[in-house]
Amino acid sequence: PQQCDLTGWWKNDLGSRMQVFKVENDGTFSGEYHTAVSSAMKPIQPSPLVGSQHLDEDGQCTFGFTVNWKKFSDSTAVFVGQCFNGGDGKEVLHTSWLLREKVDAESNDWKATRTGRNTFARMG
Ligand SMILES: O=C(CCCC[C@@H]1SC[C@@H]2NC(=O)N[C@@H]21)Nc1ccc([N+](=O)[O-])cc1
Repeated sequence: PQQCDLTGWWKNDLGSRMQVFKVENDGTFSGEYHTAVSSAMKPIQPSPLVGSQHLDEDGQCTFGFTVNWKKFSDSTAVFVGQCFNGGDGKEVLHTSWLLREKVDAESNDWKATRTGRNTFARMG
């Protein structure tokens, strides 16, 4: 089975785009995340991501990455997922995420984390 290499451009079901730069030999990678959506007031700048993927010999790799959103009230998203070879030979990433937004009081900590799922397909 084909080794899943995350390098390149991906687009998810929300229209967000992710560029993964080179994946190192130890599976670590970095890139940029261009979110199409935000509950913040201002438009979001592309933000850095860092992560790592398993490179076991049988492909179908699991991975995780963290996005730190820049240039406005700070928040962090972590994604975990797995790469699959869709039946049509196209690679797809199925992910779950946690989004932590900064809250101003500890008493609001309970409402600071959202969760969801995203599916990514290769662009182009
Ligand atoms: O909105 C943000 C940062 C952008 C989060 C985008 C999320 S990540 C999981 C999901 N998958 C995507 O492709 N995009 C969404 N931060 C934020 C939001 C609200 C406030 N706030 O103060 O209300 C502060 C920061």
